[in-house]
Parts: sequence; structure tokens; C-alpha cells
Amino acid sequence: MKTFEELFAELTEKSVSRPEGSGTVAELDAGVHAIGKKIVEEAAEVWMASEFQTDAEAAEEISQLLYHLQVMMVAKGLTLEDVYRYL
Ligand SMILES: N=c1c2ncn([C@@H]3O[C@H](COP(=O)(O)OP(=O)(O)OP(=O)(O)O)[C@@H](O)[C@H]3O)c2ncn1[C@@H]1O[C@H](COP(=O)(O)O)[C@@H](O)[C@H]1O
Repeated sequence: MKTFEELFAELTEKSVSRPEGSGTVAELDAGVHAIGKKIVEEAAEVWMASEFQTDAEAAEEISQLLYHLQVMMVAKGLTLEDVYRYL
């Protein structure tokens, strides 16, 4: 179990250290366009799971959407504070 902040710190570190086999590194290398498509795909899965599947499945899809949003933040060089200031 990890928090939103802990995941962001992990992804930021991986974007620098670029460990072999990291899906995050591969996604960052694919670029903003590809990450954006992944976000749209995961958002649709959140909608479908929330409307038609179990709460646990909805929660899992939401976690995946949050992950891909964080990858976009790292790709754009945005910090948590850059986003939190609008919450
Ligand atoms: N939380 C996540 C996470 N959520 C979602 N995903 C990715 O997003 C994909 C979404 O799954 P789908 O159900 O859409 O499966 P899919 O369509 O078959 O996925 P693709 O083949 O299209 O990638 C997963 O296969 C993962 O590749 C994640 N990948 C990594 N993390 C965490 O990010 C950290 C860094 O991971 P690595 O960079 O892989 O080391 C670790 O703590 C991981 O637990």
C-alpha cells in the first residue's frame, strides 16, 4: 500500500534513474501523446467499472487512472504543488 505522494516520489525517481524494465520509463519515452491516450482509456475504464462492475474493480481502475495522471505530471515536469494549488 502506498500513498499518492509516495507513488509520485517513486515515479519521479524512476524518471531520473531509468531502471531497466520500468513501465513508467517506457511510458515516459512514448511521450505526452501516448500518455494522453492512456489517460483517456483509463478514464473510460473508471466510468465502466463504476457503473457496471464491483466497487473493488472501480477502485482498481481509479488507481490506474491516478498512476497515468502522475506519469503525465512527470512527463510535463509538473510537481504535486503545481496541481494542489488548484484543488
Ligand atoms: N501503479 C502502477 C500502475 N497502475 C497502472 N499501471 C500500468 O498501467 C497498465 C494499465 O493496465 P490495463 O488494465 O489498462 O492493462 P493493459 O491495457 O493490458 O496495459 P497496457 O498493455 O496497455 O500497458 C498496467 O498494465 C501497468 O502497465 C501501473 N504501472 C505501475 N504502477 C506503479 O508504479 C511504480 C513504478 O512502476 P514501474 O515503472 O513499472 O517500475 C510501481 O510502484 C508500480 O506499482
